[in-house]
Amino acid sequence: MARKTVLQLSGVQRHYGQGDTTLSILKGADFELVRGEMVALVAPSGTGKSTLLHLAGLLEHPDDGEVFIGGRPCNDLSDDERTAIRRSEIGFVYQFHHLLPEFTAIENIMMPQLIAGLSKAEAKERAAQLLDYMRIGPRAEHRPAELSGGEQQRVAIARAVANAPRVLLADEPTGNLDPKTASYVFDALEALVRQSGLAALIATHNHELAGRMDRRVTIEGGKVVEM
Ligand SMILES: Nc1ncnc2c1ncn2[C@@H]1O[C@H](COP(=O)(O)OP(=O)(O)OP(=O)(O)O)[C@@H](O)[C@H]1O
Repeated sequence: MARKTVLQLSGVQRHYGQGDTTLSILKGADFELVRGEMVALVAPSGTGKSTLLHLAGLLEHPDDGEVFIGGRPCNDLSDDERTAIRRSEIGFVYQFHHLLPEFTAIENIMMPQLIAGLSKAEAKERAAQLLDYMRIGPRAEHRPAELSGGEQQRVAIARAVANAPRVLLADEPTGNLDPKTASYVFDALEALVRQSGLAALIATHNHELAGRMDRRVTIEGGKVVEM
């Protein structure tokens, strides 16, 4: 597979005002993620992992620097354009699943596809494939409350990739699970990334899972550095 950069952060700065003082979280951070790659983001609490993921996912604007998705600079795009890129090219997984409680597993995975304009039949077929792929096919008609924590996270991962994004951003996706379940969920996530050529940036405090990824980076002095 040709080496293709899907996400790039260049000289990214992010500061938060706190009363009279300014908290500088990112101070010229550079980072690159290529297709097919899984990178662990491992850094102490409060150093800016979520901030970095929000910037990469176009949920926030950097104070300086640029974020490129698929080679396209995104800072100066309109909110509508950023939302369109976020919906079609970026998938998010959080520590808590954030599935819609009143919908079944398969409906939750269909939802982003219906928003993207697919027909109900197409969305359902893809959702069923993803559920099988995540080895939860038999749970398709269950609501989130009827699923275990590991199953809920596998549905959340399936939902995040339903529109075949280029980039998967995950913020502690297994942080809420016991070690055995975390490992099982990670197996499914890894298989999905390897099979689809997706690229993933995964914030985690779990060193065992971080060790299974292609690279590990941390945040030091407001910059992204290899570990
Ligand atoms: N909107 C905001 N306004 C002010 N300060 C903020 C804001 N968002 C984040 N911060 C601060 O920026 C720092 C980095 O936050 P961030 O959530 O990115 O850390 P993190 O590395 O993801 O931490 P954790 O591992 O605990 O989730 C923290 O000190 C936080 O308090």
